[in-house]
Amino acid sequence: MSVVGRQMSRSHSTAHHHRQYSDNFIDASKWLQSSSQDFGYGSKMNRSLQSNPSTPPVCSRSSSLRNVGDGHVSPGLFDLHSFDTELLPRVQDGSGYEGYSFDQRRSSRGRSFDESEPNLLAGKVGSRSTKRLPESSLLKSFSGSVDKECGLVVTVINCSSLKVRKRPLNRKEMGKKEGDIITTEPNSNAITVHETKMKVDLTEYMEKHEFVFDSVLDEGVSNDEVYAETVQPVVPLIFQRTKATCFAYGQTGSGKTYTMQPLPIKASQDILRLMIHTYRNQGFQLFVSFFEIYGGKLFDLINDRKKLCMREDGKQQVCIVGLQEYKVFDVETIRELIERGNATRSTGTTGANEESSRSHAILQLVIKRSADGSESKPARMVGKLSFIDLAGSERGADTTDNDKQTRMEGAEINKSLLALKECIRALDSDQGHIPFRGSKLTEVLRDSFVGNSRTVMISCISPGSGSCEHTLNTLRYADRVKSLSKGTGSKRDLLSSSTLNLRDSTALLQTTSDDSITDFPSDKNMFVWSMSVDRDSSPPHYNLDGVPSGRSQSYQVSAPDDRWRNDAPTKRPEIPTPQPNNFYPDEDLNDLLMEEEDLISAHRQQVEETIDVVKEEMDLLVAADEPEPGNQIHDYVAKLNTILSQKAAGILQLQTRLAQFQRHLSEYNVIVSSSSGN
Ligand SMILES: Nc1ncnc2c1ncn2[C@@H]1O[C@H](COP(=O)(O)OP(=O)(O)OP(=O)(O)O)[C@@H](O)[C@H]1O
Repeated sequence: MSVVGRQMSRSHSTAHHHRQYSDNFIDASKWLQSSSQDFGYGSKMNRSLQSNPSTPPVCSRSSSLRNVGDGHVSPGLFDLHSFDTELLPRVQDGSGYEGYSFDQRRSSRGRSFDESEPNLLAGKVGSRSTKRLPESSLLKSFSGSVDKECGLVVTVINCSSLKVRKRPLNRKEMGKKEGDIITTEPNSNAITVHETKMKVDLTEYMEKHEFVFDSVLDEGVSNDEVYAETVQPVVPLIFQRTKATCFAYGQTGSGKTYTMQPLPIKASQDILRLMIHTYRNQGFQLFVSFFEIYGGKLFDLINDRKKLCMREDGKQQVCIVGLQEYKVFDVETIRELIERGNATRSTGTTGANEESSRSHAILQLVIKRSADGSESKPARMVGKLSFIDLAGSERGADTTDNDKQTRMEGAEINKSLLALKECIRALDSDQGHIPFRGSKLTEVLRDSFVGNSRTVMISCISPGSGSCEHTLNTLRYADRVKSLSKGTGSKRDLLSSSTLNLRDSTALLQTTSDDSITDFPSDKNMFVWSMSVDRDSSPPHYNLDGVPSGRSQSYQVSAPDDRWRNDAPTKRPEIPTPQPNNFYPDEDLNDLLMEEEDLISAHRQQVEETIDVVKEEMDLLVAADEPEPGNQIHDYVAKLNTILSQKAAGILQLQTRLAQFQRHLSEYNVIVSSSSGN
């Protein structure tokens, strides 16, 4: 698609532009939208048709109001969304939550600290403890490792949490009669993708791919609930010297921006609330900054797109020279700043999203405090919460009709998304080398990933059958990250886990409020806390059914109503015996290799079957002595040839992936043997 449909204009925006884009597995998003009482801003800006990617095009935006996420009218970026909001009519439940097929079971999720704080501070498990609330997002993977990249020893204590959010079918998908191919189970963290495939005899069958994540948020889950499941649990930690990062990834148009936009406002409400109540008179200050990375360059989104430079100081701390940080005291000001930033963000049009983010936008909420808690001395950073609205991505194959600039942007975006994935994978698997230098995005985020850090990844997926391949790619990537992280991924009942998580958060909050904040280093608290969530002793990447997460099963489509039924016997591989540290790097990698090898042999087998069928069919046609057997044979053979070449391409792709895995495995072995030599 050419870069058309860029629009906008907005009275008070001075400099703007827009861009859009595409990737292989992941994708990205944009910003702000409403929260329960609030705020819906956001806007992806269009870009003008400038060709220099380093000079983002100017855009403007519409100022009309739009009813956003939670049913509140808000100005801003989301006007643009109205062009591609083609979803089913919204059902308002009257509670202020948004949702499509809103599920009453969940109606108590998504409360803010307003409701929860008294309970938390009183040390009680409130009513929400019985719901799927604050999934403590902090799945263990508590690792101490060394970043050797710069010859510096850096402690890495990164906990990551993997969530999946499925959006409802949109009108476009319904217009194309695409079915919803994703099924979720109530109160479960499992998700299943039903892929339609074709046999060599051209009959259809379903392949079922099951994945298990920390939590699965289906189309009935509101933005409030998403906040409660993802960011809310980490908010108290930033008063404890933690740097937390939340980002969404997924196919373009899968809902990353929709998911990410409300989060910073909700988080700042809770931060301010904690500052006013729990940490009253302790000298904490809140600062906001908002910048974007576009074409490998940094621009200040709330300071007229001023170009910024990234530098590392002597301690390898990242500083963004020239970035304006605004000291804020109330949510209104934060909202205005974010809205201003969104208005100048780069967006454009991709094949899959008319208003796709073309830049990575990074909004940071920084808590500072001076050594003695007074305002007279310079304040130093205590903790930071970063929200990354990643640029949208499409696969190269989907971008053939994009213009040159869009494709160049796409390449840059893909590079940085890949680098981000690699860093998270390296952090979660305790690798000594974290490849931060892989892209500007990861360089900038370096200090959010080392030290006391938390990462919340939200995988956004589209439910339509037309997005099946993208959806599988997104989930497979998340599954890879998960399987390499320690001890995540067992299927479980979320009701009980939420209770536990809430208790963990409560304990932490109590500790923080009781402690004198003068003594920041809270490694002890962190450790106690992390140990308390380290409750899952089941092996990584196997659910309770013993089915490795992300593996597929095939079954025949018997009738439309039976579509999702799986009659095939469940493959039950042996569950490895849990090790004390609950981490199986070699087994994980070997498992991946085995998975890849299985796929390749499955494809080989299909090709062989196809050849047999071709031969049989030809024999039959000749034997039947049809009037014009030659033509029929010709057509049929052509059809089968097409299938053959598709299979051959599939094998080639899988072989390339296998080679990549083998390379990673040998690199990993080198690292392991060199560190065991030390
Ligand atoms: N959970 C949801 N409920 C309702 N509407 C949604 C949901 N998720 C996404 N949408 C709508 O789908 C459209 C695309 O979503 P969005 O712009 O967030 O995608 P994206 O992943 O950020 O795309 P890109 O990567 O191209 O920037 C928007 O109109 C948005 O309002």
